[in-house]
Amino acid sequence: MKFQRSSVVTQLHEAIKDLDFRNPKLILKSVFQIKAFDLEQSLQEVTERYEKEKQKRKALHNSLIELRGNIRVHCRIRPLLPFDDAAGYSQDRQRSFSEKVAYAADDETILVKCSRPGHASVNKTFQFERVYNDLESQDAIFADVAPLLTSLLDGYNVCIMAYGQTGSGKTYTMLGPQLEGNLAFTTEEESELGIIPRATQEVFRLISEKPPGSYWVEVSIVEVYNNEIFDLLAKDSCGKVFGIKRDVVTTREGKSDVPLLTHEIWSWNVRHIEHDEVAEIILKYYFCQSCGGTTVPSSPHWGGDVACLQSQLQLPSHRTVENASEFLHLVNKGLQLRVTHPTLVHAHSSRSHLVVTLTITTVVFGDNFGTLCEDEQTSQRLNKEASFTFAQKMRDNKSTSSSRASSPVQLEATEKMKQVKTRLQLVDLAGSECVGMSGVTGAVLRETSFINRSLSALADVLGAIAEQRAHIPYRNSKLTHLLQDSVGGDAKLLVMLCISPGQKYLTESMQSLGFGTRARQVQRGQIKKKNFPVPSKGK
Ligand SMILES: Nc1ncnc2c1ncn2[C@@H]1O[C@H](COP(=O)(O)OP(=O)(O)OP(=O)(O)O)[C@@H](O)[C@H]1O
Repeated sequence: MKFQRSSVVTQLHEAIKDLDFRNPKLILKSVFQIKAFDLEQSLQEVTERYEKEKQKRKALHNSLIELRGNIRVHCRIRPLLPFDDAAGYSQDRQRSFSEKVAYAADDETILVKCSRPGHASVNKTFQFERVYNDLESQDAIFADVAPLLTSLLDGYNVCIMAYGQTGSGKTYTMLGPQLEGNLAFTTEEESELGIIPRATQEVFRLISEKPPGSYWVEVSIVEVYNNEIFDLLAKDSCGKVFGIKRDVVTTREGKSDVPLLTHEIWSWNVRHIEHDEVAEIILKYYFCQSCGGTTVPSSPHWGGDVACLQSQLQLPSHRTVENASEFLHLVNKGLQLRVTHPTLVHAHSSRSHLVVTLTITTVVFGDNFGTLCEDEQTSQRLNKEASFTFAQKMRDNKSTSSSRASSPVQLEATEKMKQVKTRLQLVDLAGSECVGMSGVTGAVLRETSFINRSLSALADVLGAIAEQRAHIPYRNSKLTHLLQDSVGGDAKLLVMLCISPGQKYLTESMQSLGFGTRARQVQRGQIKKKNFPVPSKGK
């Protein structure tokens, strides 16, 4: 900066030397030029300083979010589109329905021009972690989402949820543009792909960078339609997918679970265990049949079948995914079953909430069982359970002398193969809608009422968490019950707020912005990371 200042002064001296003192107009012009140059320099300096401070502030803000367990909220304003071209005016007749009223003031602020009858128009602003203007691409959106996927592989659960009024761009943001008249997504334009296919691709890429021998991914797809949960990957006896109704329950540990849900084992990257590695495991966890349970590493008593143990240690057969298209194919199959109906607002309105879940299992061969668990108590309980199960297996084995020696060795060896599961939930919520505007009747009206009720249940849950109430009403709706673990605290949660920019949707946009503002204030406590066990030497 010092250097820049001195260079300005030097230039000033040079300019003064060259001045033609007989021509006052020229002198004035030169002085102004120098002043303008000086101001430009100062502006540049201030801008650079501002950018640096902004980065620092962002980093601090992110740390604070992590510590408090805040929900991150990003807000995307979609462009005005031909179907926004509506005839009519706002109540005060100041603005045409198709006029744009929502703008990104900067990358953290959205500005909405509000007009009410009898009042002067006012500009309202809302702050979020990130605001995208209508020109920002799918790439830009995903660039800010990608760090969460790194967290996923570091041991955090993650949930990304699109919220907004019907037609505001949730499905576009989460999946990509739909083919005309067909509920399917194309990969022809990779740059147009939404968060779900990109996130999947990124997860596979991140896994491929990890040391081999450790991961596999399961996928499930469900929709919540009229407060019922449907498994969109369930297959009939001919292998054709058909939506089957499932229920959501709370497990003994207080987590939500959908029993019998279909999981596609989508890929695994587990190295086949070599013969000598199996032998090493066997030697390490050797169970001697004749003496009833002593570990004798070098004993030749073991009569089990290495190949059999090897096959037990291998994980389910895999499909390798080269790009997002295969994954989209699977999602598309499920999506064919997702319910949509045309409304006056949106020709392909989704009538259900879509939840795509990727469960990543990390397998580690290790002795350090305790480090797997999130807290000391759970660790001790699991260690106790593990030793009890092993002792029981030894007794069982002793009493059934005819059983093959491989059995307990295999089980014990498998027990030393510990798993850590992390979960990525990608949610495309159905859009809130004003019944008068969408013009729905009959069955579609019923759907709308279910959609609106489940969304207000979601808002109630967030309200209860924000107020730290003793009872959080997760079970008031299947949607909140299903998303309980993500919303309630053990996941890094990002809400992608989608906004239609037109005057026509002002009321709904303000409602969504209010939801996003409240969501940002929710503090859920520091999100826990799942620790990975220390791998055994050589594994
Ligand atoms: N950023 C964008 N750029 C271009 N087109 C967009 C964008 N966002 C949305 N659209 C288009 O706007 C229309 C409505 O978007 P979309 O289907 O994503 O809405 P939605 O919020 O999912 O609606 P619903 O809740 O009714 O299902 C679609 O035709 C979509 O392609």
